Amino acid sequence: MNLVTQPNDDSHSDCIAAVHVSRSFGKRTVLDDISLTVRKGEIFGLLGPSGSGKTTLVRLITGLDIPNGGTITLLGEKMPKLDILSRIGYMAQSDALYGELTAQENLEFFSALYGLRGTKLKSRIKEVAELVKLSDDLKKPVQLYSGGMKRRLSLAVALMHGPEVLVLDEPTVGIDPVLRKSIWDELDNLRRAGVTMLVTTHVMDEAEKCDRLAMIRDGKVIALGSPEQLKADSQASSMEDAFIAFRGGVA
Ligand SMILES: Nc1ncnc2c1ncn2[C@@H]1O[C@H](COP(=O)(O)OP(=O)(O)OP(=O)(O)O)[C@@H](O)[C@H]1O
Repeated sequence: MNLVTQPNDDSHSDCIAAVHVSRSFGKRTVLDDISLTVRKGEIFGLLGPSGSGKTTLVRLITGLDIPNGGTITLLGEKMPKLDILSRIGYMAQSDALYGELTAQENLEFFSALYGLRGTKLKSRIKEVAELVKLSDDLKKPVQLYSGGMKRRLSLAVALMHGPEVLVLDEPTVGIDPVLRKSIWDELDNLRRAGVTMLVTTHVMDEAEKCDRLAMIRDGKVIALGSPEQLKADSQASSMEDAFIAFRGGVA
């Protein structure tokens, strides 16, 4: 199954780079001198408690907001840049779906924005619905979907145009452990297909599944590395202990 449009240019091993990024709202500094890179083909996690600044950073990376300081580069282009949107898939924290439309109609509606139509659209819906295991529920109105099904449909919407980079803001929030596992299995499949992913989470066992991650606290990166590195560096046996050791758990 061809899940992803092949990149035009293979030269960027860094898909996303944030360099000295800061963002304030009024007098409140929400992101304070954030620097990190996401490499091509990896799942990179942003791990931090509620309010630590994850969504704010994701919005800057996708070009929905502009930093007060520093720069964001995505696929070699300085953000914000409208052209790049066709190469990324963004799944926001709350599902932006039309409840009165069926899942299929939602997929058709959002895909039209990317110019997908006709037989290409039909085959793409089939592929993506299989991937998120919604093939049997495509004709149901979304208002009859469970929370987990809506999350999976939002993931399907983000995947329709075969993005090279996926930015997923808490893709499993409010989802039971069984569905959570199946979404992570899907993310694994996408990684195998060559998709680069940036995933926010505050769940420690999800952080373990990332290739590398940044621990964020109060708008600052307090640690960055692979789960194994971070545990070794903090002499912790779990991600939770590592997070606490890096002062992530201390106010
Ligand atoms: N447009 C805005 N105006 C003012 N404050 C904002 C704005 N956007 C975000 N904030 C504040 O920035 C802080 C970080 O919010 P953000 O949503 O980035 O956190 P988060 O780590 O994604 O949290 P969660 O896990 O709960 O989604 C919060 O205190 C929030 O109230």
